[in-house]
Amino acid sequence: MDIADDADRLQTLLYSAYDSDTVRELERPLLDDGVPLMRMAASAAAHVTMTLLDDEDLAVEDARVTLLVGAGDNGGDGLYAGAELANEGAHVTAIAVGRSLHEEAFSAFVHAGGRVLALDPAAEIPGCATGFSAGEAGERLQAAVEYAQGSHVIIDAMAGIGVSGALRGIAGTIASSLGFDGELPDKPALPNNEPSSDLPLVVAIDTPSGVGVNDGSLPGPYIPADATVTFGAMKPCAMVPPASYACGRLTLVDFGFDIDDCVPATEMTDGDFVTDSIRLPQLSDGKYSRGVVGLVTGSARYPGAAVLSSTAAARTNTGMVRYLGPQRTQDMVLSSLPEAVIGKGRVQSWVVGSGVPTGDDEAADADIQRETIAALLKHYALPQEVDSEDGDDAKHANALDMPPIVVDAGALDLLPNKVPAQVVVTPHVGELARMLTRLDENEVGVDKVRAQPLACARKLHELTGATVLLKGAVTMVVGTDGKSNERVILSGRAPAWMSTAGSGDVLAGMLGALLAQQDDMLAEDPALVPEVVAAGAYVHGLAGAIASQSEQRGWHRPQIYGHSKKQHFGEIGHPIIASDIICGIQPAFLQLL
Ligand SMILES: NC(=O)C1=CN([C@@H]2O[C@H](COP(=O)(O)OP(=O)(O)OC[C@H]3O[C@@H](n4cnc5c(N)ncnc54)[C@H](O)[C@@H]3O)[C@@H](O)[C@H]2O)[C@@H](O)CC1
Ligand SMILES: Nc1ncnc2c1ncn2[C@@H]1O[C@H](COP(=O)(O)OP(=O)(O)O)[C@@H](O)[C@H]1O
Repeated sequence: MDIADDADRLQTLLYSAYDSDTVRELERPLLDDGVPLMRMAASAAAHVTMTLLDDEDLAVEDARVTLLVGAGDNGGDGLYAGAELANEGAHVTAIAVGRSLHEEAFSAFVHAGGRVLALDPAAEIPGCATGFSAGEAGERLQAAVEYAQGSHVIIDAMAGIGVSGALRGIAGTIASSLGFDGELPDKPALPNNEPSSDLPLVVAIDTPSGVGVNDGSLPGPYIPADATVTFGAMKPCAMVPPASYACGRLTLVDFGFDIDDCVPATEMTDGDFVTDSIRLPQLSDGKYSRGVVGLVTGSARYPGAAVLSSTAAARTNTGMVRYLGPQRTQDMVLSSLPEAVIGKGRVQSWVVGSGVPTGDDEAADADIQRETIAALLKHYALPQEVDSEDGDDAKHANALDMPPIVVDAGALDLLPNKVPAQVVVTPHVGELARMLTRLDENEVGVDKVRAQPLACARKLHELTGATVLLKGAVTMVVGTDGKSNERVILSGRAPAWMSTAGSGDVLAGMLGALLAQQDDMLAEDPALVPEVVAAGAYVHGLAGAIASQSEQRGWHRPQIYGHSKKQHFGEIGHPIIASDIICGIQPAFLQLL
């Protein structure tokens, strides 16, 4: 297909991920037509490896390459890639972690001069010793790990989309010896996903072996990659943390999949997507039609959040901000934002809870903000047993007619059990763990949410019906597509400098503003809520990137193999405070519009 005619499809491929079943369906017609996908995949992987070697000033003829190879097609890709590297003069040794190897790829590899070491005594691999003792098996495993550690490059082709659960057996032991077991490496967030200069460099074939391909989890042992070469389309693990952090730089090999009728499992926001959520002012506009945001934020205990959330809302393209709170926070809001209007009135969206004590806080009992929020949230409660499509029930209809509301921080424990989709909850991992524990009646720890953030965000959406925005370096939004299906949209624009006190208060205000300016559109189609909310996370991230002058971000789009220019090394930037993010909002709009 011609790239110029194919630009939209490529753009979709760069920002969408498809689950493994969908990828298998997409590759089927091509395989039936005899397209040599495995050879194409392997050739790209070999080329990416050579580019990495070149970046390290290592001649391919001097390179020691360890291939970790499984028995499936992922191993086949690895062996063909190893054969290409061996043909270029590299010293390539394949460590077979399974009992067999992809037959044709194995013979191509051996033909090119590659060597094979089998680790499983029960392996049946032509020319390889088998039936060795348990003691020798242990020695071979130890030797394989040492050999891999001493190589220049490890190509990880143990398992790709065919993995089931955590890596077990020899593959699991190799991965935990060379990599990590379920937890993330502790390393600084650098711009542009620069590969570490530590050797060996790791190139993952299709996916790092052992990551949760469809949910981005880290169920057990895996080896973090410096580069992942992925085939046909991205799988969710290339986008969804924590697995996405284990992929390093992504290269996508375009096989020409026909994705027209395919629903992505996850989508990533980009600047173009975001502009659809920004309402441009119209000639006929007045302040009310541009959107009024009502905020019940800040408290006697945490007054600063009132200023941050209301100022951020006011700066995010809205007509007016109304603020409700105790005298002290009112005074503070007015002195920073004289444009704010104090007291009740009509609003097109609400923002509640930022800087308000939680129920566990000793300041909670007497807190007037909690009382106001609790009374407001009662209007959003749906009857528990009624299907949310049923419009007959008066309470149900009333809840559906309420304006969109952002429920943050101290208001999260006041959320009714069942709410409509225009209720947007914005927990961080700790808050999500507490919400799930309360609603699911099972203890859910923060570690579980860290290991399986998407699954946990999905669970909260499923339990409550709310649109869930889970904050982090990659912010995840789980909502509805309006046809009773789930929609997952991610934003990976934020630099890690944004993990600073008050940054979430700024986000809550910005979300309220974007929801208020789109209230007509959202009333017609509540399925747009996740889009607007993900756009809010993106603008927040972009504002922080501008404020910190940082090119670091939570996610980098892949390079399309054969089409992309070499990436440049960006700036790490500098620390910021939450108020700086607010200063970045105007330049962010300038950049987007
Ligand atoms: N998507 C595409 O368009 C293409 C896919 N191809 C490759 O084919 C791969 C899929 O191949 P397969 O379906 O053969 O599957 P894989 O090769 O990804 O995985 C199966 C292998 O992993 C082992 N395994 C599975 N779960 C395990 C666990 N928990 N612990 C230890 N070992 C485990 C199995 O024993 C088997 O050896 C893709 O990832 C990709 O690399 C390419 O050949 C070309 C085209
Ligand atoms: N490592 C990170 N990289 C980028 N952004 C981050 C990171 N950690 C947190 N953030 C962002 O910073 C904000 C923090 O919000 P929150 O935890 O509610 O802080 P606070 O309650 O102090 O306002 C969120 O928008 C989150 O997405």
